[in-house]
Amino acid sequence: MAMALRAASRVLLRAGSRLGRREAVDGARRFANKRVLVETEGAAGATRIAVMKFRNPPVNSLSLDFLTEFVISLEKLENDKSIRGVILTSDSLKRGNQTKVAATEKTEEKRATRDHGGRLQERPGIFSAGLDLLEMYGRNPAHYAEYWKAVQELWLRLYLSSLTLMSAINGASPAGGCLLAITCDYRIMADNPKYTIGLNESLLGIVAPFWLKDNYVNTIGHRAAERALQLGTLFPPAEALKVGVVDEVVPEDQVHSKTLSVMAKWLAIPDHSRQLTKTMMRKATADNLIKQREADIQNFASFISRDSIQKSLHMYLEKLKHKKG
Ligand SMILES: CCCCC/C=C\C/C=C\C=C\CC(=O)SCCNC(=O)CCNC(=O)[C@H](O)C(C)(C)COP(=O)(O)OP(=O)(O)OC[C@H]1O[C@@H](n2cnc3c(N)ncnc32)[C@H](O)[C@@H]1OP(=O)(O)O
Repeated sequence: MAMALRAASRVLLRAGSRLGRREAVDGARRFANKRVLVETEGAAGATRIAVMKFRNPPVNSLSLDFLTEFVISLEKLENDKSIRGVILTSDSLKRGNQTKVAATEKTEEKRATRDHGGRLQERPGIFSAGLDLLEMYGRNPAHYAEYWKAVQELWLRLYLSSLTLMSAINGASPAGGCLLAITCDYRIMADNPKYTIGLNESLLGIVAPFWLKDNYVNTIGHRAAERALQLGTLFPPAEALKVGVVDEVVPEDQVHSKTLSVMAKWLAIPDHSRQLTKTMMRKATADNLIKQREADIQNFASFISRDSIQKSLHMYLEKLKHKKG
């Protein structure tokens, strides 16, 4: 009887919610959009935490679709009163048998790495490659405006989230990838010198928006941010720790377990006092964007539409396409 009930409940859960698939797996629960997988841990009725795994092949770039799904998933977690903490991480794993499809093939599907069965795969070792360059190149101003609004929305939701947010940085994390991390309350990075993190916009010939700059200043201090932003520095783990972009560096296979144990410490603090403190620390920075959101959108759309900026992006994309290794 119990088995039949369990089977029936699995069938019902798998029938899907409005937002995506929902499954029951060994006491843990999960729901998934196409590009974000959310797994919750902990018993029903008790405090639970959620792990949001990015899976937007090939490099977890923040495309418009990804941003939309991310915000929907986050909102769902914010509305679930049993969830108090969320871990952001990449679903990208080291997998064997991958073949990189020829760079001459243009569509998003073809750009991705695939396994021998032809299924799309994440490239390994990438937390997020940041904003999707293809959303900012060769499109029209209306698209740029729509895209930027979605970028702002994600940042505001994360930066002001009442949840305890932690990032388990298991791969490269340039620009918008770093944005995701620095909105969190705590960052733990894998100790792999191939992974770097930072705001490298200046290397692409673009400029980080003021609110992201403010977030960076709040994280690493004014002088360090001034230098790192101008140089577009991407810090390997040890340097990221030294400058304060991340709070801890641990062996790669311990990133998840360490993040869980730090989360447990944070969740021991009463929510109301921690949340009020967080708001006190962050509200002014967020309000600065909220009061000039529309102007910031127009600024972005006209900046990114400039011929000189489009040319810089084109050159950067070509460089990426033709890079070795
Ligand atoms: C004055 C007014 C100011 C107002 C504000 C104005 C402007 C602000 C504007 C923008 C702010 C932007 C912030 C950003 O986030 S910009 C994005 C920055 N990201 C990067 O620089 C990362 C670039 N990527 C990499 O370094 C590597 O790809 C990476 C280390 C992530 C992975 O390396 P790997 O060798 O594994 O993989 P690749 O072969 O390089 O890449 C695979 C495939 O993916 C494409 N790609 C990579 N990154 C992106 C991306 N961010 N968006 C879209 N596509 C990406 C890459 O081109 C490859 O494609 P293909 O060759 O297979 O076709």
